[in-house]
Parts: sequence; structure tokens; C-alpha cells
Amino acid sequence: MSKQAFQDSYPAEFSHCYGCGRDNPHGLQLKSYWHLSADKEHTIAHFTPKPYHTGGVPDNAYGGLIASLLDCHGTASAAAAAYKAQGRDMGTAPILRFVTASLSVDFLRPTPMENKLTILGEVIQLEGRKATVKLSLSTNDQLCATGTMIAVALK
Ligand SMILES: CCCCCCCCCCCCCCCC(=O)SCCNC(=O)CCNC(=O)[C@H](O)C(C)(C)COP(=O)(O)OP(=O)(O)OC[C@H]1O[C@@H](n2cnc3c(N)ncnc32)[C@H](O)[C@@H]1OP(=O)(O)O
Repeated sequence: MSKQAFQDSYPAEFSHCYGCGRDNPHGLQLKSYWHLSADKEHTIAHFTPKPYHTGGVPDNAYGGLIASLLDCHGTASAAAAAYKAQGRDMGTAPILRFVTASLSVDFLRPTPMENKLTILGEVIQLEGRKATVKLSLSTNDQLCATGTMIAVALK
């Protein structure tokens, strides 16, 4: 299985996203991959917050950062699952790209700043142009946030 990040297969015109665009030097440049565990096929990404990603107090990450990480990992996971369902490698034509139609986030506990964050995704439904993605963000084995996304493939 390819170890290329999903986002690195996006065409150049789709590579400017603040959350995951490889051509956005001011962005988060999130990278997502397949992650095979014993029981399920997930997608995974990691991100280590910088001190300026803090929320109200320096120890904790800003909620908007958490939502951004789930957002970009979710749409990338939807695209990867759609390519896989069609038996195609990511990035092959015709290009499949998803945007966020809805995203709900539950912030379960404050997210500490000093550690690497793990973002997991699971595409639980793929129907027509619509993907439903379950998301989570954890650190030090502590679940900090969960999310549900509806992503829609661009026409
Ligand atoms: C800024 C855009 C740039 C685009 C080019 C770049 C793209 C590649 C760059 C990748 C970089 C990463 C991106 C990071 C993730 C973002 O941050 S994306 C930016 C934030 N999101 C947006 O700006 C999206 C704005 N919304 C829209 O453009 C349109 O509403 C949508 C989502 C494309 C849907 O419109 P549409 O194509 O007319 O589709 P529509 O027929 O209404 O709906 C299709 C299906 O989705 C369902 N659906 C639509 N909306 C919803 C909803 N809110 N809740 C539930 N279901 C819904 C419909 O019910 C329908 O379902 P079925 O009837 O087929 O079962």
C-alpha cells in the first residue's frame, strides 16, 4: 500500500488549503494515511501543536485548530475511501475531491499542547457523492475530541 500522504496526491490547484495544502507555507500541512489495525481500516494523521496554537490558556490547544485537523483529515479520508471503492489509486483521473458539507465536533476534554496529536478517521458510509466520516483526536491515549463529518464530492 502506498505510503504517499493522501494530500500529496492532490493536483496543484487543490494544494493551497490552510489545513492541509502542501503549497501553503502558513498552513498546518496535515498529512493523512491509511492505517491498518487488527480489526478495522482507519485513516491516520499526526500533528504536534506549536505554542501559538494555544486556546485560552497556554497549556491547551485552540478548539478551532482541533476542528481544522478533523476537517482536513475527514475530507482526505473521504477521498481516499472513494478512490479505493472504485479500485483506483489516489490522484488518478478523473480527480475525486471532497468538501465539507457538515462537521460536528464534541470537545471531550482539554487537549494538551506539548504532545503529538493522533487523528483517526473511519468512513462509515459512502453513498453517491456523499461520505459520512467518524473522526477522533487523541493524545497520550486520551480521547480529547470526536467528530462526525458529511463530505460531498465535487461535481
Ligand atoms: C471552498 C470550496 C473549494 C472547492 C475546491 C477545492 C476542493 C479540494 C480542496 C481540498 C482541500 C481540503 C478541504 C478541507 C475541507 C474544507 O474546509 S472544504 C471548505 C468548506 N466547505 C465548503 O465550502 C462547502 C460549501 N458547500 C458547497 O459547496 C455545497 O453545499 C456542497 C457541499 C458541495 C453540496 O452542494 P451540491 O454539490 O449542490 O450537492 P447537493 O446535491 O446539494 O448534495 C449532495 C448530497 O449531499 C447531501 N448534503 C449536502 N449538504 C449537506 C449537509 N450540510 N448535511 C448533510 N448532507 C448534505 C445532500 O443531501 C445530497 O445527498 P443525497 O441526496 O445525494 O443523498
